[in-house]
Amino acid sequence: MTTTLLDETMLRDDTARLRAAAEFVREHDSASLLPLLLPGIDGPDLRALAGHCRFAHAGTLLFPPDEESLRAQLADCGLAVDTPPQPSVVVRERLARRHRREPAELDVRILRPQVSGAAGGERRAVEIFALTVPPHSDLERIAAHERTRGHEAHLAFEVDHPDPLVLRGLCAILARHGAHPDGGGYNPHEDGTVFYFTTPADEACGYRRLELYAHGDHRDALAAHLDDPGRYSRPSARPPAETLLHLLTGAWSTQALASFARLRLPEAMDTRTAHRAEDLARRTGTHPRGLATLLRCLAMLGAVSREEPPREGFRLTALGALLREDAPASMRPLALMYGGPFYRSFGALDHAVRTGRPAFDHLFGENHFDHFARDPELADLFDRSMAASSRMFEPLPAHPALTAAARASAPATVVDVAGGNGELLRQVLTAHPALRGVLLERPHAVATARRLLDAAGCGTRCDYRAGDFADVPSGGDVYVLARVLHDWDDDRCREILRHCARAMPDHADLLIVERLLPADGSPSLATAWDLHMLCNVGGRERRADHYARLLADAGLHLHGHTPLPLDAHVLHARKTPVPCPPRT
Ligand SMILES: C[S@@+](CC[C@H](N)C(=O)[O-])C[C@H]1O[C@@H](n2cnc3c(N)ncnc32)[C@H](O)[C@@H]1O
Repeated sequence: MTTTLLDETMLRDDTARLRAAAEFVREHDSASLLPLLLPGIDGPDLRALAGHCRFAHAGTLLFPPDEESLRAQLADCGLAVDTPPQPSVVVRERLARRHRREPAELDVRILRPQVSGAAGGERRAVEIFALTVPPHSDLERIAAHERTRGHEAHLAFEVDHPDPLVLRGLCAILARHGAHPDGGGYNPHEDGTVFYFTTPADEACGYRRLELYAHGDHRDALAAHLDDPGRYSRPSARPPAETLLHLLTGAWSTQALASFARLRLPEAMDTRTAHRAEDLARRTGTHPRGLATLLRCLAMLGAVSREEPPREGFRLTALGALLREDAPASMRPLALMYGGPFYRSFGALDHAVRTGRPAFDHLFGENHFDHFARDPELADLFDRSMAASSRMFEPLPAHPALTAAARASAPATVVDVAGGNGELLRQVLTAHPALRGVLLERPHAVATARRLLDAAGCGTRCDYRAGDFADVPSGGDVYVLARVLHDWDDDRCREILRHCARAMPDHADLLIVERLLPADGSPSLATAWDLHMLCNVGGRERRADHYARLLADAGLHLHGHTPLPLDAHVLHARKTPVPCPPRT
């Protein structure tokens, strides 16, 4: 079987992930972990969880090409297994559902090499789910997706004496501290039941999923845990009328969160102390009963948690804290945007569906870019709301097109077309001191980007062009179009891509950041954004093959795409149909 350099790199990355998981298990115990996963938990809730749940393992999903490679990875990390691998049921089915495959096509095995705690006493394990991915098989796509998302990385706690009452009580405590049910299942091979949660974990923790593992068949408790439909996930087991009620009240959730942000309540609260609604009302100039009603609803949404006596009141959760203005990558601007101008235009969605033209333009009398550009406060809010999801750019500096440009002997230039507030260029230039940047934007946005790049110390390596897509500067080495094409219809996209193609030297790369509509209709945030684009912007989300056709019309070739955080992808295009040899 032939393996490529890329296969070997992936294998090394998987081994590094396995080693990190083993170290994590060695260094932590229940008492130190629970407050990391559930910030702010203490007192009786912490004692109840720590008393019933023992930290058992950190879980990770690996993609060895065969059994021999898996054995070598384990040996590399000093891990040994003394029991044969068991077939996985739960993770195999989760993967099958996520990737629309038949479970039988996915050979997922579970191994649990033991690891001793740092204090030497407690025996814990690393739980390895191994999906065999032979080189060049079509499972490589699944592996690439899962490696980026890390959906299956989790921390597991074993429930010592599980009974229905204990399990329901533990699930309730976890929910009270911001943990959301996220699947689970019964594995008859092991006679064990797992309950998965996503938690508001501290960044420092590195894990966001928690698993409660109970020996035995606890499918009754599991049924209650699983009955929780996400807005964009598949229909739940609830009766249809109940599901529909949940969906129809979605706009109330948007407004509850937006109102929370507009009234600056997150800034008035903190994640460690509970506030009584009356005290908070006095401090924020709100009505005590009105505020208590809002907070109870926000507790259901997970933005605050409701504390029982003696600390009665409401505490900000990690999710709610993202709405504070000073939070890193604050999502407050998005709350104001989705609960403000875009909320109003969604009220006129019928117009967009009837005519195919944006409801926003119909309501406000002009295109959203022009509308925001005329109002400095709205323009600033728009820039900040784009920055709220700039976490999707984090892996970009490591893209091979950028690392190759950074290694080139002559200084290379990255041209960010419609680069917004300059955040993407900031991340790229900070990671690669050898690169120069050019940012093309409309005049008001150039000023904002200049401030951001100057403040980051990259200003001296950056040029700015205030202009239009027709002014894409020539002579760059890597061109970037991030979240631009989805704003426009196909004809305008072809035009923009032709401007880029004209400016690009033959050796140049084009990186396009967008959300991709799934080819198979599986649930995705891109599908919701597609509707947002229709209603508010006049653009659309597209599938990868749709982008390939638009690129081809402009004389460019799509070379592939890789996933980014927040459901985004980076598409890589060039003028030549086959990759050029690296620049020297
Ligand atoms: C959705 S934002 C994306 C910004 C940035 N690339 C990012 O990902 O954060 C689209 C950008 O296109 C810019 N834009 C709109 N029309 C343009 C035009 N005719 N020429 C150049 N830029 C334009 C807007 O100012 C806006 O910043």
